[in-house]
Amino acid sequence: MPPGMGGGDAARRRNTSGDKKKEEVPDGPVYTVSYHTYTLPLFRYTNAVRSIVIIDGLLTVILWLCGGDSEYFEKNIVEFKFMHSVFDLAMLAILKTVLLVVVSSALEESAHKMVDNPFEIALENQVFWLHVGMKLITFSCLVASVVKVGLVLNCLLNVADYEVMSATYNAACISFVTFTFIEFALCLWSNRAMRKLQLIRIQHPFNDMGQELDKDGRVMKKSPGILKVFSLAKDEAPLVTGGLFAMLLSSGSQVVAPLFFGKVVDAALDSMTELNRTVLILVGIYIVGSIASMARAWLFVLAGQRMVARLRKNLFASVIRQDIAFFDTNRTGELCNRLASDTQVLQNAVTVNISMLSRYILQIIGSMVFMFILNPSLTGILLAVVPIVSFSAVRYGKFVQKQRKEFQDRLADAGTQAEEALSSIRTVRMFSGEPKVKELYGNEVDRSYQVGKKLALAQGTFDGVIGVISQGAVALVLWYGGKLVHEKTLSAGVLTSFLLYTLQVAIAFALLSSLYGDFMQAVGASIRIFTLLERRPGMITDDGQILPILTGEVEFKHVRFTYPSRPEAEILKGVSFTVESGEMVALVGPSGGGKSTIVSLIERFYDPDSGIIYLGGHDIKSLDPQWFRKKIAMVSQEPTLFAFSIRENIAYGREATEEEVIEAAKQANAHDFISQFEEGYDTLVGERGVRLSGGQKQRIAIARALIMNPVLLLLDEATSALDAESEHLVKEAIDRAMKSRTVIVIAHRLSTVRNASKVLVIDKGTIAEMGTHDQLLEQNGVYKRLVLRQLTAGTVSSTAAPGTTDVILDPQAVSIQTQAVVNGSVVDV
Ligand SMILES: Nc1ncnc2c1ncn2[C@@H]1O[C@H](COP(=O)(O)OP(=O)(O)OP(=O)(O)O)[C@@H](O)[C@H]1O
Repeated sequence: MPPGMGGGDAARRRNTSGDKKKEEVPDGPVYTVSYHTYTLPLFRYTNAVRSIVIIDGLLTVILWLCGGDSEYFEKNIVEFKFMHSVFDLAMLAILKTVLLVVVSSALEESAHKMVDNPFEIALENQVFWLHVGMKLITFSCLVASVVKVGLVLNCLLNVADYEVMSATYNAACISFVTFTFIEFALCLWSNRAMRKLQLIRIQHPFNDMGQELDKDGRVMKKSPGILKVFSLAKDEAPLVTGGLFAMLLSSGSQVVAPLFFGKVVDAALDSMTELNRTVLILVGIYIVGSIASMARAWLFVLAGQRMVARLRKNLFASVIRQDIAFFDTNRTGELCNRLASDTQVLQNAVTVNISMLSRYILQIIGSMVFMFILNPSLTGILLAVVPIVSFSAVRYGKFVQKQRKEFQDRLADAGTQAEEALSSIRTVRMFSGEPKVKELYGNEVDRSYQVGKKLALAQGTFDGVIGVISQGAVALVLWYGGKLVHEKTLSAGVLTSFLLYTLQVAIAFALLSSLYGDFMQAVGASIRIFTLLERRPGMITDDGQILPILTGEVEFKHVRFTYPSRPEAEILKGVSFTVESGEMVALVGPSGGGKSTIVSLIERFYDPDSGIIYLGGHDIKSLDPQWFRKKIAMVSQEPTLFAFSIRENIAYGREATEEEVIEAAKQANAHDFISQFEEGYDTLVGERGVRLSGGQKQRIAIARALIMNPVLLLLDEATSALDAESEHLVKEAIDRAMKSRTVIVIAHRLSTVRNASKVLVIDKGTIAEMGTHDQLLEQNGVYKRLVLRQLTAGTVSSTAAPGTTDVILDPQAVSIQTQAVVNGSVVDV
């Protein structure tokens, strides 16, 4: 996991010693401990503060809610009286809870950052003000509550006609003062507590892949909890807090509305003035509720959009920094899927779903409280039904969730198939592969449809069962309530309110159960996302020396290498060679011998298993990879261009002026054809450069390499024949590019090997022969056989110098002849 990730419970940092240590496990695999991070104990100061303050907030609100009678909201809110209501304390408790939770979390995070950045003044100031903030919040709440309780006490003792508050209100006053006192005392202790906390971070070892290891060095199997998912939205805390406030208000209005609905019914039976008054209050509640709902939806959706935008950027950054070996084993389509759909699932979970969850829970609790106040016996009947609804909802929810996950997986498979077919559309078309890819994609879609069918049935059954149970509850309440109205022990208005509450609770329950599935889906998506986010590339990409000068000599010293994706086959078996500065060295050899692998190792796409590679006398592992890659350039047989303009493609490796771009294009024999395009250097080349010819693409790739002014040029000579004119222009450009720099070329042409200072024959992962073209011909070995095979294959280059025969050294040619012609003379094989 990268430093600083995880926050809160996982304030982490890399072990500054940075040492790699092999841990031997007697009966299991050996893992390399790459770095350590820290986590915090569960029982700690900040968690204590958070728990106490949440209990305090909940208790005050519950005591306030329990103290009302049927005139509850009118007396408490509409006609609020300081000495007779604790509505103010309840609101203060909510505000205090939110503030202290946010401030204490921020304090803990900043205090931990201070350990890693001990000299950062801004951080120190931030921590100071957060300490002050905690003390100020609790102190002002303490003052406010003591004043209130003091005044109430004074009334109780000295005012004769003071109407005593209900017992629960008194309890709310006492509990609020006591808790606030404890919280204030705790906050006074915050400085010492933070210092202690900084010392007791627990060390955890991690391996190269970002997996946590246990004390025996084994990978610990962990799935991210829902809390870790929410930690993704940490930066959106202000927006989410605002949204939660708006949600409290909108849920509150939804909870009290049915009460006034009932009152309207009763008022209609009473008098017109009463009816007008009650309807007005109801309209007021609806207006406040609607505005709050609007704010809630806006804030939550905004927070979600912000989070997902950041998450996508972080995830892409994490994927793009992985080593090339990672891309050998992970399919592009799958990675794109993570970026697009998994992040979307998480966006909903941490914002919209959490808003819905808290809304429904509040709605259920609030409605239940009001129902209890309205009629305890009717509520009792409903409470008996609730466990049945919850049980069935959870059971069915799990089943539906399983089906949904399988459906998502099948859909992702289909997406991968489509992506692969579309990205290789030319190959598909060339081999008339349309029916084949259609069938493959169709099969995947069919598989997802089969799961989709089951999902539809499961979802339908789920909705039906929940519907039957909740509507059954409504019918039961209607029957029993009707009986009470008939017996004149209940008013029609109260029954109306009660029925509306029952419906509200039933609907909230049904929707709540569907949320369970969404959260489980989010946990699944988050496992995949966190694995990617926390995956540390084997190669550290922002580490290493940057030197004032780097020369182009290359040395391989006993290099052995195996591709991580094919651990059973060693590809390079102890390769050693040197290339002097300014030399042109040709790599030749049979197909699969390891030529491209050598080039990939120089580019540091992979690190050797053993041995050292030097560039300019420095181990390339000691150089900053970003910097050193700018010092070398590669022109491959089939260069990939980006779907940008020609100018942007040429200047891809570095910022360049218009003149530099044109100069590079001229050097690469590309300026003339570019100028002939209507839009010149602004011409868009299409996906992977499809709008250009092979020769044009190669020349732009050469210009792209030249603009970097590399000390080392790596070339993979084209084997495919271009037309004569184009090939001549490419060859001329390459020859110019080779001048005055070190060049390593995977050679396919006789003319190239003839001009090379040294030819390395790579066969089966070793250097079979080494020397100049003439020396190697005399050796009568692999090289000579290779050359002669080629001559008989008869691929004669159109760019051969007059009087000579240039050939393409195709290592795949199979016919072996005993005699062949080299420059007009017959040579024995
Ligand atoms: N990314 C990879 N993952 C696993 N194995 C690989 C990978 N790339 C190449 N190989 C294997 O490594 C061996 C050497 O391949 P390499 O491409 O270096 O040969 P080459 O000499 O350049 O061949 P050619 O002349 O055909 O390009 C081959 O057996 C090949 O299958």
